[in-house]
Amino acid sequence: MIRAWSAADVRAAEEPLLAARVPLMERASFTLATQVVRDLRARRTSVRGARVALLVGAGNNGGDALHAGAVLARRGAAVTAVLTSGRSHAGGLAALVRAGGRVVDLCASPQQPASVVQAVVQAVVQDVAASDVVLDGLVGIGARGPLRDLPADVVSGLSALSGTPEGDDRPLRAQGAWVVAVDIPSGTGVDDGFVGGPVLPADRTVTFGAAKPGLLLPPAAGLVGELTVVDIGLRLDVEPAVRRLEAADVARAWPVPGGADHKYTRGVVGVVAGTTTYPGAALLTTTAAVRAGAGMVRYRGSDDVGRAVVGARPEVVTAPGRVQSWVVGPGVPGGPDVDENGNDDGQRERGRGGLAAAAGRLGGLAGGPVPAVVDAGGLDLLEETSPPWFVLTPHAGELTTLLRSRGVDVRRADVEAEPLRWARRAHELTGATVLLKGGVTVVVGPGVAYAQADGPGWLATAGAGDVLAGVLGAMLAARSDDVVASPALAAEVAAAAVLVHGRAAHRANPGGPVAALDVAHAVPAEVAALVNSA
Ligand SMILES: NC(=O)C1=CN([C@@H]2O[C@H](COP(=O)(O)OP(=O)(O)OC[C@H]3O[C@@H](n4cnc5c(N)ncnc54)[C@H](O)[C@@H]3O)[C@@H](O)[C@H]2O)[C@@H](O)CC1
Ligand SMILES: Nc1ncnc2c1ncn2[C@@H]1O[C@H](COP(=O)(O)OP(=O)(O)O)[C@@H](O)[C@H]1O
Ligand SMILES: [K+]
Repeated sequence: MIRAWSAADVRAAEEPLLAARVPLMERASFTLATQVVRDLRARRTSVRGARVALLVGAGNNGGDALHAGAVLARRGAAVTAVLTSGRSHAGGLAALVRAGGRVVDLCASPQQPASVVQAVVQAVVQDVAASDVVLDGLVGIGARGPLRDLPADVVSGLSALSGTPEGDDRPLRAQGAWVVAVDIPSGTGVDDGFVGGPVLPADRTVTFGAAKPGLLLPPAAGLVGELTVVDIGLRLDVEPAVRRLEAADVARAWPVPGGADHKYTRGVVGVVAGTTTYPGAALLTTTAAVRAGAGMVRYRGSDDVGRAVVGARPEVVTAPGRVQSWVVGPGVPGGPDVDENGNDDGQRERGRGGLAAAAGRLGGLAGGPVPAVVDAGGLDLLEETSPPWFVLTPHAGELTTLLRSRGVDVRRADVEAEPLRWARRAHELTGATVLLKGGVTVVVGPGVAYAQADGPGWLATAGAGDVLAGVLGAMLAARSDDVVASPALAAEVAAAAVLVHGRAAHRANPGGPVAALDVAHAVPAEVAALVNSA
């Protein structure tokens, strides 16, 4: 698991070590330099003679870059530091100069007219782009807001370099330069991943002490490249702000059936999905639940669609009976669609019944509350509050509608700019666990947040969400009682489902397009690979 702590928590953990004069910056910068050496070698560039550019800001982040530059210069690299502030880290600067590094100070003549400064910036930008490696040490966890002043000018200049192919979001890659962000890509929100101005996208981010939330959260997460967390000896005793499950976490927790298991101990998934207008969602959701290892899948939607489901997947039953998790809503239209068709095959009523049973509001009938996945049209059926064992699975548009229906003035662009903030708001307003789908999927439950980046961009295809709902339904059914008993567990199970779903998409067709049903069919092999690696 990758755990991320806020800037304040990281600073608090640094304090006792700094008070004890532990050389944190030396540790951090030496490991940073070592990583750069490894990257250069992997790119078949020898360290001796390699051109290294350091983008240096006002704080200790620039100090890290300067000290790392000194290590590289001592090993024969041609290092140039570009100073963007009048007060660069003195110790780092002295070390770099001693090691034979070159310094270009953009603030050397503060009285120069802006046009001259801009011309100098342009020339420097060309030089930087011609480097083998660029270290972004403009700002770290001391950053406030989007980049401004010379740091912003330099990064904007690099982003606007001529020769960058249209639509390429990694301007320096086209020039052959490898960008390593020091601690964070400068300009990204350390705690929230917000991106409100220019950022130099990194090929690698070397972060110190612990990951920071912004490195895992969209939209900043897309600018991080490969993430390397360097242990500098910090002790973080508080709960992390954001977590990301890795394959080993899911492999360990997967409920592998034993000799004493039967279909009811493995879990029965009740599905209300699809209508005669959108029958595909029912097939995708039930297939995914079967493929993810449900003990049984009970289709409880309309009779017409049920016949099609059983025709395609004979494992599915349509009779009423015991259910250990509900999946309600895939392919069930929301409010306006129902009026237009005048008919939803009775799915909304059935969905309401399923949710009431899942919430334990049907008295003894349902045999106690069970977890539920509430997707698409099911989101319209929610009551004012829901238990945390309900996992809502909106995409950004559906989350916006959900929030607006509860009086929150928010637009889809706001949700996309700060997904964690708005997913958390929805969790607070509804009480449910909220899984906000996207390239990075964010899950928020009571006191916990996950950010999963497991699937390829190819997964953004119609029906992929229905497959996720089925996989998650099966996983919740397998741990039904535990999920109801421990409020934060639904979020962990949901994050695990996102991981399996995303990895199944990679497996379905590595590097190429995937169809939603292919993802469902790839789930068994993915689960086998995970549990066999545990
Ligand atoms: N405390 C320590 O000893 C350690 C700190 N480390 C490094 O130190 C960094 C934190 O250092 P600092 O606290 O000095 O903070 P920064 O290095 O993030 O620099 C903050 C300074 O940058 C400027 N600045 C802030 N926001 C800006 C913006 N939006 N645009 C342009 N300039 C801006 C301001 O002058 C501010 O004082 C970490 O990210 C890490 O890289 C590491 O060396 C590990 C040990
Ligand atoms: N850019 C992306 N990269 C990876 N996965 C994505 C991306 N965009 C969306 N996804 C995933 O694809 C799925 C789309 O689901 P959804 O929007 O509900 O579509 P549908 O309703 O058609 O099934 C979700 O699991 C989401 O996380
Ligand atoms: K940085």
